[in-house]
Amino acid sequence: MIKSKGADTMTVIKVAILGFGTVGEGVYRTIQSHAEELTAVLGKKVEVSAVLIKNTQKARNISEDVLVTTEFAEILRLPQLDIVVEAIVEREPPFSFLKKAIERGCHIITANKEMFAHHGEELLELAEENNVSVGYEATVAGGIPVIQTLRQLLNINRIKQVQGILNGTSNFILTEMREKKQSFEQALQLAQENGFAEADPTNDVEGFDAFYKTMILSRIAFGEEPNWHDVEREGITAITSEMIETAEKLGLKYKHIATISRTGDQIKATVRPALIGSEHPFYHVEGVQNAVSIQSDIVGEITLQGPGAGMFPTASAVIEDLVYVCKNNKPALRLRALTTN
Ligand SMILES: NC(=O)C1=CN([C@@H]2O[C@H](COP(=O)(O)OP(=O)(O)OC[C@H]3O[C@@H](n4cnc5c(N)ncnc54)[C@H](OP(=O)(O)O)[C@@H]3O)[C@@H](O)[C@H]2O)C=CC1
Ligand SMILES: N[C@@H](CC=O)C(=O)O
Repeated sequence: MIKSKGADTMTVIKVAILGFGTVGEGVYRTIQSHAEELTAVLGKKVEVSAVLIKNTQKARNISEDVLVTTEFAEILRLPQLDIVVEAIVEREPPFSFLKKAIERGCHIITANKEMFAHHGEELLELAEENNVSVGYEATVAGGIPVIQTLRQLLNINRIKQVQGILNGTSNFILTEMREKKQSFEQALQLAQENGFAEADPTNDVEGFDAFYKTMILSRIAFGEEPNWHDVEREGITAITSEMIETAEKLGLKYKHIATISRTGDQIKATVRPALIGSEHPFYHVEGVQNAVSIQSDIVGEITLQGPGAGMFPTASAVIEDLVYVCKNNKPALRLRALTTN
C-alpha cells in the first residue's frame, strides 16, 4: 500500500484533456486507475477538470463533475488549470490551443507528433518564456520512454545514429500479412479496430507518421533536423503478400525502418521499408511493437523495445510526462546542442 499525505491538507493538480479518443480516454482512465501512485509521487491529487471533444453526439463514460465541452475558451476560463494534455489530430487547432494554454501558465503535454514536428520548437520557446514545461514523450514510439532516455540519460554520449521501427500500425500490418496471411486491407482494419492506426491511416501506411517521429528524434539526438525535402520517405503500401512470402523463404523480413545519422556536420535520414535478416536487432520486433536503437560513443548500442501504439501504452507515456512536467516546474529543457565527433 502506497502511503499518501492527508487528502484535506493537499492541493490539487487540475488537468484538462483535449480529445477523448484512444489516447485521451486512456489518459483519463489512467489518472483514475493510478490516482494513488500519482498522489504518492507528486504529493498532490491529480484531477481531470475538463475534456474537450468535437462530437457532442458520442456517448462517453466521463464523471459528471468534469466539464465536457466543444469550446476550448471555456476550459481556459476555469479558475484553476495546471496542465493541458493534447490528444487531438492534425496541426490545427491543437497548436493554437497549446499556445493559449502556455500563455495561461499551464504545463502542456502532447501526443500529437504531426503538430509537434511542425511546431515543437515554437512551443518549447514559448514555454520557456512562460516558465512552464512541455512533455512530448508520447509523440514518438508510443509507450517506449525514448525521448526521456535521450533527453535525460544520454547527455554526454555523442550520438552517431538512431534507428527505429516507429510506426506501430505498419509493423502490425507487416506482421499480420506474414504470420497470419492476412491481406493488407484486413490487417489495416484490425489496426484501426485496436486503436493503433490514425482515423485517416494515410500518414501511417505512407510513412509520414514515422517521418514526423524521426524529425522529433533528430532534434533531440542531434540538435537539428535534416532538410525535410532531402529525406527519402516511403511507406509500406508497395509491399505485397507475395514479396513478404518470397522474403520469408530466404529467412528475411520486411520492416519499416527510420534511420538518422550524422557524418561530420551533416544529418541524414531515411524512412522506408527494408529487408532484414536475423542478425538485425529489429528482426524479432513484431506486431504493434516499436523499437529504437541508439548508437553512441561511450555506451555503444542501446535498443529499447515496447508497444508503439494503443490506448494504455500511450497513456503511460503521457502520465509519466505529467509527473515530469510537475516535478520540473521550470523552463522546458532546450534541445541538445550539436556536438562534433
Ligand atoms: N492511437 C495511438 O496509439 C496514438 C496516437 N497518438 C497521437 O495522439 C493523437 C490522438 O490520437 P487518437 O486518440 O488515436 O485519435 P482519435 O481519432 O481516437 O481521437 C481524436 C480525438 O480528438 C477529438 N478532436 C478532433 N478534432 C477536434 C477538435 N477540433 N476539437 C476538439 N476535439 C477534437 C475527437 O473528438 P470526438 O471524440 O468528439 O470525435 C477525438 O476525441 C493524435 O495526434 C495521434 O497521432 C500518439 C501516440 C499513439
Ligand atoms: N498511428 C500511430 C500511433 C502511435 O503513434 C502508430 O501506428 O504508430
